[in-house]
Amino acid sequence: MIQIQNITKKIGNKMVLKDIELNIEKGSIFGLIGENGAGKTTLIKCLTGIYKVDVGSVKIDDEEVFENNKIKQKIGYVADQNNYFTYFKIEEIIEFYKRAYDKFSVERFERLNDIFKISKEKKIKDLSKGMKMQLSLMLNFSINPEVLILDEPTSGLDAVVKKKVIKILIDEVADNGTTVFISSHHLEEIERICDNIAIIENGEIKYVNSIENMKDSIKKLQVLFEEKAQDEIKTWDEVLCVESIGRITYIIVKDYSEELQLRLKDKGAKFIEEINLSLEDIFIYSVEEELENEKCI
Ligand SMILES: Nc1ncnc2c1ncn2[C@@H]1O[C@H](COP(=O)(O)OP(=O)(O)OP(=O)(O)O)[C@@H](O)[C@H]1O
Repeated sequence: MIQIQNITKKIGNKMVLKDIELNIEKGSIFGLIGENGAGKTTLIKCLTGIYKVDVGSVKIDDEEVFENNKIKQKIGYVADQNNYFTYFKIEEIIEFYKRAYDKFSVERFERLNDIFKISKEKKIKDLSKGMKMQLSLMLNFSINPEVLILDEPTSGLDAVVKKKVIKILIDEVADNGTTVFISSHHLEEIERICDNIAIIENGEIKYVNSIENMKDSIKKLQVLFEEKAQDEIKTWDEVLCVESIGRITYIIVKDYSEELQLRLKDKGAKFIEEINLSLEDIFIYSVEEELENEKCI
């Protein structure tokens, strides 16, 4: 459905995106995570056709997105900052959307506004940050998008509204088969709703996987060795980090297998317990590994 093929984007002198390749299946929810300044918003702006890429291509349904109004009709885009015409009333913005998007449904907007309850008489300048985000979500759900691209959609929302937004999003995918691309720093949320995730670091995709496979392959092991853990372990390819606290050694591994378990036993492991990691743990370990670029023991 969405094909991002080897894209590169430079802003000023900075190479912000480097050779990014991602494929997103129709009807799936894809999460993009990364540190501040990693390149998430820039990638999203290439995906929505706001930025022209320098190299590579961004396609939806096999058609280039940039300067393609037919494709842009299918895309809902909720930006991290919503700068609508400040002096317009919400009802005027709705009129604008009706003209701009063929499939905009006022009924859908009304149904959503039964949940969020924002007066259409209000001017944009009188809305709070969270209310502007709610408005942007309602408008973009109402265009009946085939692809919904969300940049930090729950930032600035209170816990109750956040829960409502997540429910609407999940229903949207289930009922209409919408494809969702979402960037967020709320990793618990991403872990709960996404089918697949990518980690972007310094403009490069460092890791792509399904949430299920990622959680199956990256594990924390709690190991009791007969004697002290051997330094050699940290040189193994699968080992991301080794940390000893008292007699217990904690080892973060990727591609955990029975063969690795046997190798650890060979090195004197008497007891090995697998601990599942959350996406947040995995993200922190992956960033720390990159920063330290060495494995501690
Ligand atoms: N218009 C711009 N002019 C100059 N540099 C820019 C511009 N937009 C982005 N950058 C730079 O590109 C890099 C990536 O920025 P981007 O906004 O894509 O990051 P991000 O991952 O969305 O960050 P955050 O999580 O903080 O929102 C940063 O180093 C940023 O300074």
